[in-house]
Amino acid sequence: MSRSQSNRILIADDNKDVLQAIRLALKSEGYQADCVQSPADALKRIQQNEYATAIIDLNYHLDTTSGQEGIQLLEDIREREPDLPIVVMTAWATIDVAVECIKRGANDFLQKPWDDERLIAIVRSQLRLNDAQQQSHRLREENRTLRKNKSAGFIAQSRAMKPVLELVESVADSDASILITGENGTGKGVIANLIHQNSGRKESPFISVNMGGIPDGVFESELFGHVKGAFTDAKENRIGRFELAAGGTLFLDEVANMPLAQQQKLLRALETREFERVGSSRTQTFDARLIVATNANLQSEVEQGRFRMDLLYRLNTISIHLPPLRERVEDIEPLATSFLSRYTKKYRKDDLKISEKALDAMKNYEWPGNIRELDHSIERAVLTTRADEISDTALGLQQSAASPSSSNLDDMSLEEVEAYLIKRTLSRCEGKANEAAKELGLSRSAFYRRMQRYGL
Ligand SMILES: Nc1ncnc2c1ncn2[C@@H]1O[C@H](COP(=O)(O)OP(=O)(O)OP(=O)(O)O)[C@@H](O)[C@H]1O
Repeated sequence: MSRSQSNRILIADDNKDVLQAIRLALKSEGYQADCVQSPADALKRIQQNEYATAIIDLNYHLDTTSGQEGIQLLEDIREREPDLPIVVMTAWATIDVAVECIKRGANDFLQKPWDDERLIAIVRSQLRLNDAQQQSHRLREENRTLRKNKSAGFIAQSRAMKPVLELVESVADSDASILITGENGTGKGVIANLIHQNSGRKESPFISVNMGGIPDGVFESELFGHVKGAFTDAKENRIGRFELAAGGTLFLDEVANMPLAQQQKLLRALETREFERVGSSRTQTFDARLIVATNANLQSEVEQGRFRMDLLYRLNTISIHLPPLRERVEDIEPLATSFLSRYTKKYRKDDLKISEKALDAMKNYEWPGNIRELDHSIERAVLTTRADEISDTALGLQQSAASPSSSNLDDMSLEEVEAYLIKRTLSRCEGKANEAAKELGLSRSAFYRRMQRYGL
């Protein structure tokens, strides 16, 4: 549960009567109060629960009035929970103490004896402020996370896509986990999004994570979040993808590329539907629809000991396979037209057309990088064409479709040769990036970086 949804308030004071009185005042307003009598207990509770606000006294022993214990507690709470609203109270309120507390991170100040109305007003305004803060924090994270939706409309007119669309329609509104398979660039991300948009969760976030590129060291923090101070670089609290996806859909792309140790951690969270931010002992419930995608054959990955069978069973309640673009030839022209219209607008080349010859070349091409490759090839052609028609050569397909002849190779730049080799290897490995990387002697992440660079 996020803080903004919590109505739980922590009160710390050594005096039982004070605790009881505040508890009752808050209860009458619908808040649940947890009372503690010492700073140590306050910190313990904060580790265990999600509070909306903490109201803390400054002095915890009858013979002290310096406020030092309270100020220390204030700092200790701030250290652990940078965003938690903290209201400080004391009977010895002076302007100096109040200023000191605010400087050290208190959000407001309440003087004893207090007036219930003022107490409630302070709590309400802190909650409102905190809600707004959390909301903007969440939005920032979401914006960072959501992939840029470049799609100029979803296109699937071919016969090969018909069963896919029917399946999407029939399963979208269930909560079942879905496994989407298909070569790179066939639109697995687009289909995952389409399922989300057609589900009851569409008003909540669609959060996408590329599981192929997460280094081991940050895996848990990326997925489950972390609390400030959990490790050296954890300068702030971080909301993980599991938490961001609350109420919505979590899309895990390239699941076959996760190392076994990461698979184990993911499986645990999916089985229990519970997780904790790194450095926190507070357990949160995972409430998202799960969609995963891969270009590998997970069954054979399991047989070769590279993918956990129990994880596969957890993920593949329903499987959807996306055919490669070369088996969806009827989709090539509408896709090309839609990309053309996007890029002619973007680069202000309104009258540009695609020549018949270029269309034929596209229909006869293998498209190892599928729709993504088509997209990039049209963008490149729009940018480089000076005439009013895109020619077949402007698409840059020849050197990647067939083997370049040696004279051809002489004319190519190092980058072009690299792109060619990557495409050819991908095509030979039926789009399986893992295998292609191995064949070329590249690490998984180095291979992905190059695929990205060449728009594959
Ligand atoms: N049916 C479609 N209509 C229009 N555009 C599409 C369609 N399918 C895919 N695209 C476009 O093709 C590109 C690749 O799609 P997407 O990223 O979903 O593929 P993918 O299979 O998830 O790729 P990868 O395996 O590399 O993650 C995107 O720019 C997407 O907008």
